[in-house]
Amino acid sequence: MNQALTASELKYGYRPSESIVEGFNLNVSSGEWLGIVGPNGSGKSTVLRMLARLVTPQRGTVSMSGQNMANMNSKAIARQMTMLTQSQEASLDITVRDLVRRGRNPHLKWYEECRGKHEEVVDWALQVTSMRALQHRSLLELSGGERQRAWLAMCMAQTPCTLLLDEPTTYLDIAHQLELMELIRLLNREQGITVIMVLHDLNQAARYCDRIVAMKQGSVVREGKPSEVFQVDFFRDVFGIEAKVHNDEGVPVFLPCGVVRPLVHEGIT
Ligand SMILES: Nc1ncnc2c1ncn2[C@@H]1O[C@H](COP(=O)(O)OP(=O)(O)OP(=O)(O)O)[C@@H](O)[C@H]1O
Repeated sequence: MNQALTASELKYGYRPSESIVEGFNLNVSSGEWLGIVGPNGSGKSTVLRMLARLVTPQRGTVSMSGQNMANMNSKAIARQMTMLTQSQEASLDITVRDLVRRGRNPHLKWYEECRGKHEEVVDWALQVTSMRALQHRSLLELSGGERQRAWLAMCMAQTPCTLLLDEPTTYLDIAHQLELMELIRLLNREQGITVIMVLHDLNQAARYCDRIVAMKQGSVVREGKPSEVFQVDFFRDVFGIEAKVHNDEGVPVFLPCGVVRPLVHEGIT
């Protein structure tokens, strides 16, 4: 299978002497759905930002379809890759359709307007995300779940090969979480979009992802199919919790039972 994205030996720190991510390697195949999991502060979002070239690795390289992203211009990257985060700009007073049109910018020349075939792509993006009925509403008039779908529609209008998502379901209720996950599954399975998603809900990760990469303190500590990764010792070693793991028709389902050692704030015991 073709490699959609390859990261080798990534390093990043926000301050000169620190290393938040160190020796990070990743290969993602075209059409794969990869989940990145790990405790708070383990570097998941930092990795995602390096994959999207929102921050530049201090060491190592990220390649997209075999091309070093450091040598690509931003528009070329945006034609192939897009990122949805947990809380997009909430105070934007524009219609859903105008937001989705922005997704066409990487495909337009500086003098071109979003018309003709570009408007057809906008229609398609609204259709596939079930946002047609809301296209003339302002973003300010949408619920959290609808707004997240509107941003996803904008991402789709970019017609990306790869979709990066950073905890996209954080502020959604359980029904809207599942709705978004099902929609992403549809885009992954039917449009062949490669999905790389950071998520905290490990049961959802187990249910939807083809492969899991688990991070701890800036490095990959486990990697494999959900059923290979989500085992009792994983929850103990990576999250410091005792858990029971059940098998639901091949999908691991975990039940947290307690912390191995109490999580205390630094200096407080
Ligand atoms: N802009 C920043 N400036 C300084 N330090 C940062 C910045 N962003 C993140 N950090 C630090 O880098 C570390 C890793 O953060 P990151 O957001 O990548 O972790 P994460 O695994 O995504 O965490 P979470 O699960 O809590 O979202 C944390 O200790 C965090 O405090």
